[in-house]
Formats: sequence, C-alpha cells, structure tokens
Amino acid sequence: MGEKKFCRTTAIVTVSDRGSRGERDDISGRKLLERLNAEGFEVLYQEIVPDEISEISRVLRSYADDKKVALIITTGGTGVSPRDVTPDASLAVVERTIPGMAEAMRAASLQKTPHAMISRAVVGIRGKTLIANLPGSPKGALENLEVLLPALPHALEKIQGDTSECATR
Ligand SMILES: Nc1ncnc2c1ncn2[C@@H]1O[C@H](COP(=O)(O)OP(=O)(O)OP(=O)(O)O)[C@@H](O)[C@H]1O
Ligand SMILES: Nc1nc2c(c(=O)[nH]1)N[C@H]1C(S)=C(S)[C@@H](COP(=O)(O)O)O[C@H]1N2
Repeated sequence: MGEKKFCRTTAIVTVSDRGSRGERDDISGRKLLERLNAEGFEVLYQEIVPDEISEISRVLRSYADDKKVALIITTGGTGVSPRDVTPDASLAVVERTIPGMAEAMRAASLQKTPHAMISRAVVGIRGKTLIANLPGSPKGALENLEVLLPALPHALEKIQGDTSECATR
C-alpha cells in the first residue's frame, strides 16, 4: 500500500508585541520554518501579529477559512502575563480541541522546565485546519514542536478525511 496523501500546507503566526513593531528579530518563526520545511511541511505563509485577541483570531480564521491551510502553528503569548492571549484567541476560533496534544507538550516540557506548567497552549481544529500554540522562546517553540511532530501526519490525515485539493498560495 502506498503512503496516504494529505495536505501539509502551513502558516506560521508569531504572536509578539515587540516582533510586530520590528523591535525584535523573529528567531522563533525562522527556526520553526526551517524545522517544518525539513519535515516536509509546505509553509506558504508566515507573519507576525501583536498580542491582541481580535488580531490573532482574525488571522487564524483567515488562514483556516480563506486560505484553507492544513496547519497553523502559532508561537508566543501562551503564558500568564496580562498580554498573553494566544490560547484565548485560539479557543475562540476552534470548533474542537485536542487536549491530548496540548497535554503531551506540557508533560514533555515539564521534564525541561517547571515553567512549562504555566503554558496555557491550546491545540484544536477549525474546519479542516489544525491549530497548535507553541511557546514564544525559540527553545520552547522548537522543543514543543518536536513533541507534536510524530503525531501530526496521522492527525492531519484524519482531520482532512478525503481531501483531494490542497491550498496554494
Ligand atoms: N519570536 C521570537 N523570536 C525570538 N525570541 C523570542 C520570540 N518570542 C519570544 N522570544 C523570547 O522568549 C522570551 C519569552 O517570550 P514571551 O512570549 O513572554 O515574549 P515577550 O517578551 O512577552 O514578547 P513580546 O513583548 O514581544 O510579546 C522573550 O523575552 C524573548 O527573549
Ligand atoms: N519545552 C519547553 N517548554 C516551555 C518552555 C521551554 O523553554 N521549553 N518555556 C516555558 C515558559 S518560560 C513559559 S512562560 C511558557 C509560555 O511561554 P510563552 O508565554 O512565551 O508562550 O512556556 C513554557 N514552555
């Protein structure tokens, strides 16, 4: 049997006040791009947005509903400071959550830092798009992505069902 086909089109959204003002190099976004490319994901879109619920949920909706990417990876704003609202914006747009994926990230990350328990990261589904929140630091973002990678192909395949067309830019 041949390998099952599924879409790997991806958007990376960096959520950062400083990054969105051009005051900090978006290292996390760049590292995620490299890693996802190496895993065969087709990163079509990458952008930086400020820590604003309305702005974050607007871009998440747009990538899921209009661009119809298979995967949206966010980085940043998952913690507990007042402006950390990425999980709240994500909860506002997902139709179903996948608690196991978020818990797996927290459990693995707890082996690295006790701060992992304050990550409020959400993973969920909107339409046929999987949305996953990763922490903001380059180290945290990459470590958490590694936790998701082994389960991503199967998850995307199941979410998409019989998808015949993938998004293009
Ligand atoms: N996109 C990024 N690229 C590089 N380093 C980052 C990025 N996002 C966060 N970091 C680093 O991780 C740390 C913790 O991330 P956190 O999301 O709390 O950022 P922050 O300092 O609140 O950023 P901002 O004010 O831009 O939203 C930051 O202080 C910074 O050193
Ligand atoms: N694997 C891993 N998970 C991690 C971290 C890390 O360095 N490695 N950083 C933690 C820290 S310091 C915080 S505050 C939370 C939330 O990060 P964020 O607010 O930058 O999104 O993620 C946590 N998860």
